[in-house]
Amino acid sequence: MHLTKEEERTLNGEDGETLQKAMEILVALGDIYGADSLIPVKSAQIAGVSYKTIGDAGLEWISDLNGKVKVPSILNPAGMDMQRWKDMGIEPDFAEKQVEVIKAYESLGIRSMCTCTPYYLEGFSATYGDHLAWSESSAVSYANSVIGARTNREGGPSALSAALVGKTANYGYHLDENRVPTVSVTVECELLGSDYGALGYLAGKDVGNRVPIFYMASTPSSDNLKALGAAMAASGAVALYHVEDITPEAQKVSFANPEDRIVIERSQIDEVYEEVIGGTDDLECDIAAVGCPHCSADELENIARLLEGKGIEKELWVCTSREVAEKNAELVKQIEQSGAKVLCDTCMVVSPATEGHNCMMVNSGKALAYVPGMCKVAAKIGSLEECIKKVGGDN
Ligand SMILES: C[C@@](O)(CCOP(=O)(O)O)CC(=O)O
Ligand code: SF4
Repeated sequence: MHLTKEEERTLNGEDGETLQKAMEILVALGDIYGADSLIPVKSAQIAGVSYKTIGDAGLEWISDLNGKVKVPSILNPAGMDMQRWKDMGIEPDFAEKQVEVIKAYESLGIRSMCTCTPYYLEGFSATYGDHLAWSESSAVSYANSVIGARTNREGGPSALSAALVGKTANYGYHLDENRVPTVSVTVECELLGSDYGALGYLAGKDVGNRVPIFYMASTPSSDNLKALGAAMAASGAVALYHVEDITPEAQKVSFANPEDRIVIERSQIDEVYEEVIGGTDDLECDIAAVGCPHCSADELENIARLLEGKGIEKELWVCTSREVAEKNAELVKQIEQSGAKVLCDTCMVVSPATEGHNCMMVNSGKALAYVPGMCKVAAKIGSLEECIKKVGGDN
């Protein structure tokens, strides 16, 4: 890979040990994947924040770094709401470690907002063609597919390295040739709300790590696309997809119809709603959680409308970013009047607080795929209305 004189200097350690380590990671990735050079990135989103997922080894690695990031950088969800962790039943020992993790990232100049939907936040908006170094898989999918920006599915360390250097290696989804669809997915039935997550859960398994182009009868909203992409990145490894006539790249570039074809029928989507993943069919859901990926303002509005005049008897979590919650304080208040909890900085998957429940109802195909393995709680997908009903909100 070609490096400029300045980059060589960093690699030789002349800008300090942290930047040298970061450059080594970027160069190693570039060499493995055949990158020609490093390219500047507009922003970085760094996974590996929840103390539940990174543990002491991760905390130690971050704490050993010195220096400041060169581009706007933001964090993935942590293991708890940084303000309301006691309400979540988080142990003080865990909270202490989680605070240490956030402080270590902050000292590198990273904004301590913890979210998988950075694209809703001021200073993190991305536009068509921007090069980014994002790591949370649903954020990567949204950036590439819904926005038409360009990012690989970075790991925590490589996103952090890109943030410190301000650049990433030019390979993978940064290049036109890797953005061409290689498999088509035809969905002729009408889809609504959580159907997009269920579809993504199914399609991801077949698509694997290819780039699909969808031919759909329905017209998805950006929230529907967020759910579809998140689920495909979880049940498969899809980092970029197109939807004919809908997503920006499919509108600008005339892609040929790929030879490999998948057709998904309504009956297959219906079957996803029947399954209890990681448990037996008779398990009763004792918690419902929505906001995977983190809720948009529109989603909060919809939830508030559905909860109006209702009382939640079991647990209902609504996960979002702190900035979106603060900007929509009235909606948050309305949602919480029902007994539901609006939790920021965290989610049902990366927080230890959901462990111990029997079964979680979710409206997300991604949460359906991850909750059983990462929380040891069975999961079932339902519409938003069903999630609310399941926890007593039908009174
Ligand atoms: C499951 C996921 O959304 C959250 C866990 O991420 P982290 O490594 O704890 O930041 C990660 C991902 O899908 O990229
Ligand atoms: S809410 Fe979902 S998409 Fe966001 S970090 Fe948690 S698991 Fe990932």
